[in-house]
Amino acid sequence: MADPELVDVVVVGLGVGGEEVAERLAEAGLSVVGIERDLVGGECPYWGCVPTKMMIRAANALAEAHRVNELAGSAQVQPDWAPVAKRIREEATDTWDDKVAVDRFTGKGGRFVRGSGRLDGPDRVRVGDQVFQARYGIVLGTGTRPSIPPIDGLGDTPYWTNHQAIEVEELPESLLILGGGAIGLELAQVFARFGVRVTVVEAADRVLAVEEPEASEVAAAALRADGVIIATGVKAERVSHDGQSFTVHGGGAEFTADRLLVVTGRRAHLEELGLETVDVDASQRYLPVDERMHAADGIWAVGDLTGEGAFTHIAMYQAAIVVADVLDQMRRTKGGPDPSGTASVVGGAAGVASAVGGAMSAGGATAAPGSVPRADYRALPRVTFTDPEVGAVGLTEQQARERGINVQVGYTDLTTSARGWIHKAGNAGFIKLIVDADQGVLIGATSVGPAGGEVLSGLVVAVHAAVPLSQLRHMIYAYPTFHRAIEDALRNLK
Ligand SMILES: Cc1cc2nc3c(=O)[nH]c(=O)nc-3n(C[C@H](O)[C@H](O)[C@H](O)COP(=O)(O)OP(=O)(O)OC[C@H]3O[C@@H](n4cnc5c(N)ncnc54)[C@H](O)[C@@H]3O)c2cc1C
Ligand SMILES: NC(=O)c1ccc[n+]([C@@H]2O[C@H](COP(=O)([O-])OP(=O)(O)OC[C@H]3O[C@@H](n4cnc5c(N)ncnc54)[C@H](O)[C@@H]3O)[C@@H](O)[C@H]2O)c1
Repeated sequence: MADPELVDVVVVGLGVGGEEVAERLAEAGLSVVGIERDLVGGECPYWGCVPTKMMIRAANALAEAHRVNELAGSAQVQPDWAPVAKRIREEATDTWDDKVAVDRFTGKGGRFVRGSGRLDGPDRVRVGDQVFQARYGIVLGTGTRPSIPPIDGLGDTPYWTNHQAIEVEELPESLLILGGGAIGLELAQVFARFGVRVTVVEAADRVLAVEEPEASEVAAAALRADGVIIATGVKAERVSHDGQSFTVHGGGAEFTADRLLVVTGRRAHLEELGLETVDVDASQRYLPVDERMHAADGIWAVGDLTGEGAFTHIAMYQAAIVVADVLDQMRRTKGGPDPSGTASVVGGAAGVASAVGGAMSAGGATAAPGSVPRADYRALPRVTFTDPEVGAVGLTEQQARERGINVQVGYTDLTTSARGWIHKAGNAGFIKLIVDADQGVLIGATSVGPAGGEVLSGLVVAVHAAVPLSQLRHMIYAYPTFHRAIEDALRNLK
C-alpha cells in the first residue's frame, strides 16, 4: 500500500453538493481531491431534476396544445417521444458522459479520481489502493440511491428505477408506478401525456402525502384528468413478471402493465463510508450534521446524505456553508490563503452539470472572516413540477398544529381569482397560508397552480424574513397576476 498523499481537502461524491464544494475550494487555491464513482454532477443533471424537467416541458406543451380546443380554435397533436429522448441524450447528459464536468473541475486546479471513496480514520480517505490524507478536512457528499421496498418477488423482476425511466428511448404501452411521491407524480403525468396507460400505486392514503391534503387532491385530480389511474392506500404485497408484463398484488387487487417503475423514496448508504473509523454510527438513516454541516471533527457533509431535504437547492445551500466554513477554519486555526479569494463558480461550459452549478452558485455564501452562515431550514421551499405545479414552503398546517403553535389558516381557490378565471383551461390551484398568530408572521404556505412554483417565491421571502402580516396586507399585488391571490388568502385568514 502506497504512503498517504497529503492534500488540503478530500471530497467524496461529486454530486450537486460535492461538486460545488470541490470546485469552489479548488478555485480558492486549495489542493482538492474529488472522488466520484459514477458521473460528476450526480443524480440531478443525469437522472433527476434536469432531464425530468425537459420531459415535463415537452409534456406540458402537448397539454397546452390540447387547450387550444377550449380557447382558440382546434389543434391536433401527435405526441412523439423521439425529440424528448434526443434532447435528454444530447443536450442534458452528453449521452451520460461527464467529461465536461470533470474538465471543469480539473480546469480549476482540482484533482479528479474515479472510484469509491471510504473514510480510513479521521483525516484519511481510501480509494482503491490510494490513500489521501486531508490537511484541513474531508467533505462527504455521497447522496442517496433508490430505496427498494422488501416486497415479495420484486427483486427478481426487471423493474425500473428513475435511471431506466429517464434513459427510455421507446415508451411502453402501459406503466405501473410504485410510489406517488414527487418522482412518481411528475413521471406519471409526463408518460400519460405521451399516451402511456399509467397506474400509480401508493401505500399512503393520498399522493404527495408530505404536502397539504388540498395539494394532494388537486394533483390527483389533474393526473386523473390526464388518464392516470391512482390507487391509494394500497401496500404492494407481491410482484411478479412473466417475461412480458408485471403484476403487482396488494390490498386484494391486482395491477398489470408492461413496465414497473419503483419510486418509493431514497436511502443514504452510510454503511459504505467507513464511518466506524471516525466513531460515527453508520446504522442511522442519514448523516446528522450541525448548522455548519459538521458531521464529526474535520468531516463535513452536504446534500441528500444529511437528510435535511432531498433537493438540489438544499445541496447547493449547504455547499456554500461548507466552503465558507472550511476556508474560515483553515484561516483561523492553521493559517492559509485569504478566504476573500473565494470566487463563485460561473456556469458556462457546455453540459448540464454546469447549468446546475452556474445557476445555483449565484446566491452562495461567501467566506468573509467570522461570518460563516449557519444553516436555517425554516423557509425550505419545494416544488413538485406537475401541471398544476405544487409549491410549498415552511410548515404545513398539520406540522404547525403538532408543534402547538397558535395557527391561523388562509385559503383561496385560484379559479375564483381574476387571473384564474381569465386563464380558464388548466387553472386549477389554490393558495394556503399558515400563520403563527402569536408572532403575526407566515410560517408556511402552499401555492398550487399553473405557475405555482414561481408564485411561491414571494411566500418564501415572507417566511424567510418573517415579514409581519400587517406589511403583507398593505403591499400592492399586481393585477391580474396569479400571485395576487395571496392577498385574497390573507383576507381569509381565520
Ligand atoms: C427523478 C428525480 C427528480 C428530481 N427533481 C428534482 C427537482 O426538480 N428539484 C430539486 O431540487 N431536486 C430534485 N431531485 C433531487 C436532486 O436530484 C438531489 O437532491 C440532488 O441530486 C442531491 O445532490 P447530492 O450531491 O446530495 O447527491 P447526488 O446527486 O446523489 O450525488 C452523490 C454522488 O456521490 C457519488 N458517490 C456515492 N458514494 C460514493 C463513494 N463512496 N465514493 C465516490 N462517489 C460516491 C454518487 O455516484 C453520486 O454521483 C430529483 C431527484 C430525482 C431522482
Ligand atoms: N421537484 C422536485 O423537487 C423533486 C422531484 C422528484 C424528486 N425529488 C426529491 O427526491 C426525493 C425522492 O422522491 P420519491 O418520489 O422517490 O420519494 P417520496 O418520499 O417523495 O415518495 C415516495 C412515495 O412512495 C410511497 N411508498 C413507499 N413505499 C411504498 C410501497 N411499498 N408501496 C407503495 N408506495 C410506497 C410513499 O408513501 C411515498 O408517497 C423526494 O423526496 C424529493 O425530495 C424532488
